[in-house]
Amino acid sequence: MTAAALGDGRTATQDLVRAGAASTVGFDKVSVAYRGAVVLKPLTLEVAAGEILAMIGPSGSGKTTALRAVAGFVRPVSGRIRVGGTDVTDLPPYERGLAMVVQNYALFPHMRVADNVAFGLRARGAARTLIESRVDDALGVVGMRTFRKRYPRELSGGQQQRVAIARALAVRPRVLLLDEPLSALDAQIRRSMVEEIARLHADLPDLTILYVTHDQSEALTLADRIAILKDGALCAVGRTADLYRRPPNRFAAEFLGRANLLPVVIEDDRSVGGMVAVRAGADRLLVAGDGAPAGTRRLLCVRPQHLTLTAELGYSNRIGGRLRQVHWQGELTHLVAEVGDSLVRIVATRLPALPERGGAVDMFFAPGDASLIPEEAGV
Ligand SMILES: Nc1ncnc2c1ncn2[C@@H]1O[C@H](COP(=O)(O)OP(=O)(O)OP(=O)(O)O)[C@@H](O)[C@H]1O
Repeated sequence: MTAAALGDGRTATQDLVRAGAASTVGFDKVSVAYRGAVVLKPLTLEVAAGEILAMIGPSGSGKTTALRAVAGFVRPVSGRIRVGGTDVTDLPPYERGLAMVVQNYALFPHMRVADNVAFGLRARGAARTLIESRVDDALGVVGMRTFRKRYPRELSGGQQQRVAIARALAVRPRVLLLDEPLSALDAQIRRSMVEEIARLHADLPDLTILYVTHDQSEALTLADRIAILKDGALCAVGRTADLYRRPPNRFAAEFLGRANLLPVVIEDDRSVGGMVAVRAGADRLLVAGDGAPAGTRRLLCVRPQHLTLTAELGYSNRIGGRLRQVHWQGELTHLVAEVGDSLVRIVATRLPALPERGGAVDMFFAPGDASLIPEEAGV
């Protein structure tokens, strides 16, 4: 989808970058209610200029509502929304400098691709030559120049969604709002579109993108930062890798990837290089401390793929268990072990030999691959 990859040179892309000055988006205690029922509790969140922030969360958690509040399609009952430092709460959608792409393309079926992309510019009364060059640029960025004369029904789902993105880019938005843009596509096309959106972001580094999805792998692949919503409230926010490696609470740990959560007690809170000693049953482990004193109960969070069955260099923590399940799947082996009252999942890429079910098993992990989270459920 890059302009360069299409042999278009870099002009179209660079032009789009120049056009849209990077904009921040700020939610300042934004709350939304429908008929008196609060569906978005006061949300405070800053989206940096040029970043992709993914909003994820279960169905009904308020993701779309938050996006619609930024777009101006729903009015908050309280709080303010800023775009590029300007308070836009009282502005109509078309004056906010944003564009939105939703899951079902929403292309006009009776218009050719080029007319669909030109639509927003025509509505704004842009001059014909400007419209032509903008349409050409936007179609170039999504790799759809050669399809300009087609009708939407003559395009695949993925192509239609590229046109929808081109239409959004043609108005040179300061911020692009994407609401489940890929969820109507089948799995294979979705994967290639995720790569294309990543490339689009690399081509347009000044474009701020708010990306709503319920698909955590899309969020992990694309987002600079992730915000997790639960029951209309922000449950966690952070840089993608940090949130994955050190989820702040149980919900974040379980929603973003699979996590093993083992009850432990902090045994020695004297930190050595940021590490403290915890006890999990009979095993003593070193993990990154969270400032809690000795005697505090915590959940140890370690991802299945961070556990190995062989003591490798750096994998200095060992937990003993009993193997309950072994599922060999070619490149990966999925194993489940019983540790005290908990079940621990392991995803192994290399195994010297397939272990026997029912046997004792030692699992190893690096101290830096585990984190401590509070014991209570949810936020
Ligand atoms: N127009 C509306 N009128 C009344 N209630 C609404 C309206 N739109 C959404 N809601 C309710 O607000 C809550 C949040 O909905 P929202 O669409 O923001 O959730 P979501 O996290 O985007 O969910 P999904 O992943 O299913 O799209 C839900 O309980 C939903 O039923």
